[in-house]
Amino acid sequence: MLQVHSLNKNFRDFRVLKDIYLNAEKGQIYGLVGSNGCGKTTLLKHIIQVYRQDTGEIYLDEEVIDENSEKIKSFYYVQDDLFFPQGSTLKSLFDYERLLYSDMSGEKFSKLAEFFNVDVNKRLSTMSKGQKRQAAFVLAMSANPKVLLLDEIVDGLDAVVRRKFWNVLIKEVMENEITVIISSHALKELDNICDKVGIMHEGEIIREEEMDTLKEDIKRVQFAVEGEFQETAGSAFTVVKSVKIGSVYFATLRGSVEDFKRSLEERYQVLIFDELPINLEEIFITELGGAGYGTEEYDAQ
Ligand SMILES: Nc1ncnc2c1ncn2[C@@H]1O[C@H](COP(=O)(O)OP(=O)(O)OP(=O)(O)O)[C@@H](O)[C@H]1O
Repeated sequence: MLQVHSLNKNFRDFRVLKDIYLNAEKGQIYGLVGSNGCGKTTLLKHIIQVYRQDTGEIYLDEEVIDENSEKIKSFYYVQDDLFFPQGSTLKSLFDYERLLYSDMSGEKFSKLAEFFNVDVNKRLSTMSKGQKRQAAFVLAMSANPKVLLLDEIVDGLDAVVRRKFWNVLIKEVMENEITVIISSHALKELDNICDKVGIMHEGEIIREEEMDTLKEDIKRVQFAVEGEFQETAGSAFTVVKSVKIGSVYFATLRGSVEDFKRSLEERYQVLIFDELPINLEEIFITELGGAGYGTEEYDAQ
């Protein structure tokens, strides 16, 4: 299990990470999601030991991880802004990284390069953004890491390649019990992929939860009633947000849908009532809205 325990970091007088706790299990895909500039990349760079925290610890299987740990050699980080040495090709990087990672597999490298149709002898500097990301991913998976940190990895990938990417990732995680932490804004895709989610805002993980538990907590409903609906709170539910489109209301709730429906029926004649599937994007907006993020309305006048 990978754990971050009470981690704090200041860049001069800017408190970028505030008492971070993160827990990711073996064989788990952990989605690290959050507002722009909230500290996701900075947190990943602490886990991989690019940055040193002011206070707090990082553990893998209860062993403290620092830049001298033997276990850090089984961590692999694919960064957001990819950098490759001048003149390098994927093959030359593979030959170099073979010296750093003891489990680097030539067989997996060839198989994945072929699967993603990456030319291993082409200079990386001449590749497109999406091709570079695929090349970086091929290299990362070939290293057979125990902990894989992926920062905005699907950014710039077309829909077909994204699907291939998720496919490989899921199979590799299942087969080799890798712990994956993936920072991304692609919430619709993470929704289908992640076992657990950490929602970050302004340097804090404001919520960490198994995906299934998150989805039990927040609900979406659509309904239509005779007359104008007025928001109300009940003892077993809270209406987080409601909007009216045509004659139908869409509401996000916390708590019991049944109690909300009962409270509607007590006050109105209910014409339509349906519970809708909830997705990570909706949960994200609700949780960050609760933290006061993105709640303001734009007035064009
Ligand atoms: N080396 C640094 N020195 C000072 N401030 C930094 C440094 N690196 C990052 N920051 C600041 O720390 C904050 C967090 O940045 P970070 O890149 O971790 O955010 P992020 O969550 O990955 O954002 P995004 O989703 O926009 O990529 C930002 O305000 C950024 O300006």
